[in-house]
Amino acid sequence: MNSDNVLNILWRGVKSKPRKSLPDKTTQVTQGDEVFKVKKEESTSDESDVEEVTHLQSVKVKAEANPEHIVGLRKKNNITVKGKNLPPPLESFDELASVYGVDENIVNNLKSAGYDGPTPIQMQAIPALLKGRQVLACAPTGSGKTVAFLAPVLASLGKPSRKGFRALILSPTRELAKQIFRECTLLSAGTGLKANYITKSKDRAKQLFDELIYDGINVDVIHSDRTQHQRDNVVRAFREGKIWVLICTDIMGRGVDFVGIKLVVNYDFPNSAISYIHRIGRTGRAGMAGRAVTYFTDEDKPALRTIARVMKDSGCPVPEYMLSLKKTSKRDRLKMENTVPDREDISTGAPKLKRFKTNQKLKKNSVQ
Ligand SMILES: Nc1ncnc2c1ncn2[C@@H]1O[C@H](COP(=O)(O)OP(=O)(O)OP(=O)(O)O)[C@@H](O)[C@H]1O
Repeated sequence: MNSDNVLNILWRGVKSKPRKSLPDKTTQVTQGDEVFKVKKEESTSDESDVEEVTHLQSVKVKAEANPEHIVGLRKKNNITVKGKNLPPPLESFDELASVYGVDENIVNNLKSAGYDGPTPIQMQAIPALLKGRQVLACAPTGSGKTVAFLAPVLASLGKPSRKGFRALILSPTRELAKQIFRECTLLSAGTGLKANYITKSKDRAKQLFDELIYDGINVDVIHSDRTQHQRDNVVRAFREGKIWVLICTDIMGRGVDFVGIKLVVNYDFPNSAISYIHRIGRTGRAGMAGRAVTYFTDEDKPALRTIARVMKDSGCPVPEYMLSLKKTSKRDRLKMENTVPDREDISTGAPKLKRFKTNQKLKKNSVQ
């Protein structure tokens, strides 16, 4: 079933007023690499759908919110906001219940997931969403954006109901959808993971897998040619530490949360700064340390300057020559983002091992 079909089914029977354009009265807050846009509250009829969702609107707003304290709080947590009458940042998950009337169960679940307090994106996005505001938010990878939207969604759903679809979360891959579902049912952290190799295409992922498995490395791969069942098994084995090295493509890796990844290897050079940020964001999650290694060839030079700039801005030492490389035109950049460079196959000429033989070999290795 394609996405149009899914959306048609989900929208069946749903009345919606057409918007003439996307929210035009957004306010924007930027801080470092964070952007936070919140739609201004309006009383136009277009906003009636927003009002329906906000059964929490009547709850008391955080008492005596001292403006200086709020400004200081945002500054300390690197939160930048734009918009009028924004609720103050959440200082603890307890405030969800005491200030916003959120079900205590949700608060307890957050705590039992090991979350001591809200991350900066959660501090500001959660109260804004609970107040029924439309939010466009941006925060670094691994900073807890999933909880930032899930907690308000769960809170606004209140009690279970058989009234069909009441919330819709779109995700680019099944892996990410499952992860969001897992977080929905309170996820537990993964352990003992080593490395995440990212390639540009599934063919390259398969080739790299064939090479690494030949070296007896405890490795597996996810790409779109594998069945969903196989992909699920690989992800689970990686989370459980049974697989130490995971190979995936850009799209398969995006958004996937493996807490313990210490190293990301960009085996193929990312073709945009966004891709680079998403890839390296698989490590160093939830405040942990992580390293990323990026390989490049002469063919990657047009994109090198952009990535080097991102690295420099985030405080990494970068050789000067990379920053002074010729700037690529927007047209060429877009072209690069949409093409896979023709590279030599990844091969040392090793004979290909069949998967079942490989597994036997690994079993044997682990017994010894
Ligand atoms: N308040 C919190 N305290 C501690 N850990 C948290 C908190 N909220 C979320 N986490 C953990 O942080 C990790 C990253 O969260 P999440 O996957 O939501 O990040 P993200 O911002 O969506 O990342 P990406 O942009 O890469 O998809 C997860 O392991 C999650 O369980």
